[in-house]
Amino acid sequence: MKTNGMVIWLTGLSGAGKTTIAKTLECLLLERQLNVEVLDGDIIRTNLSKGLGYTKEDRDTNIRRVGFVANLLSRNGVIVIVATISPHRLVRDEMRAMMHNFLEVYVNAPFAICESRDVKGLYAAARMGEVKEFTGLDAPYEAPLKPDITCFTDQETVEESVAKIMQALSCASVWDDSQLEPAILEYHHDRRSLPARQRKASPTKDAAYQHASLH
Ligand SMILES: Nc1ncnc2c1ncn2[C@@H]1O[C@H](COP(=O)(O)OS(=O)(=O)O)[C@@H](OP(=O)(O)O)[C@H]1O
Ligand SMILES: Nc1ncnc2c1ncn2[C@@H]1O[C@H](COP(=O)(O)OP(=O)(O)O)[C@@H](O)[C@H]1O
Repeated sequence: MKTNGMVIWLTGLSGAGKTTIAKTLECLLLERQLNVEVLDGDIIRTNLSKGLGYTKEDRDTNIRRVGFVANLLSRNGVIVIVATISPHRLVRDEMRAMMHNFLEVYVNAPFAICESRDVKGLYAAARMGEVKEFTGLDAPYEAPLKPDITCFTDQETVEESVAKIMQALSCASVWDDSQLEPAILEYHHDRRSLPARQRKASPTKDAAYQHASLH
């Protein structure tokens, strides 16, 4: 299906849920035969950004590289899902400024929750001093001030978090909505009782849409 390209930029602490949301969202979009690519921090760092570390300078270089690729893909009609910590506000804002269609998604979970998840054992290693400059511990994370969407992953299911993003994409007409299955909007808590057409007809009532700054 032909789509308007865009960049969905997931930012948040390690373990906040970026990869989980990115992969789930990717599956939903692929099922609908949309052009989609995921640029995940862990994978990017094994090839495109191989050799970079976690100093402020290296992280910013990493993010600018990811942004460069995301921009190339999105301007050719691909829906790009970026999943990187991207801890620095100024660089995220720089990315927004250079993209045509950009949606900043704050994958928000408190540090303590991320540490308790410790998906890769990095928090424990960082506490023991084996991993240096760990985000949220001895390296900063600057939370977005006005994200387009916030996913509170300590309070929402993965499906609820992903549905917020799907709703914003739908409202932004990233695809031809006539081909969109109403069922994918059913997770959206506030408007669950409305038929899909009605939801589309009154997008300004949608919190995700109100925050969306797609242009
Ligand atoms: N010091 C330190 N701080 C944070 N994260 C670390 C660190 N060392 C390794 N890792 C692993 O690297 C992943 C983050 O890479 P990113 O490219 O997303 O980071 S950044 O945006 O450049 O800050 C991150 O992946 P996620 O846990 O998926 O976020 C970690 O697995
Ligand atoms: N709403 C949610 N969205 C995303 N992940 C969630 C959510 N609720 C719980 N989780 C869990 O949090 C963990 C997040 O890990 P991961 O996606 O690897 O984080 P990150 O990529 O940000 O490091 C997973 O175990 C996932 O199942």
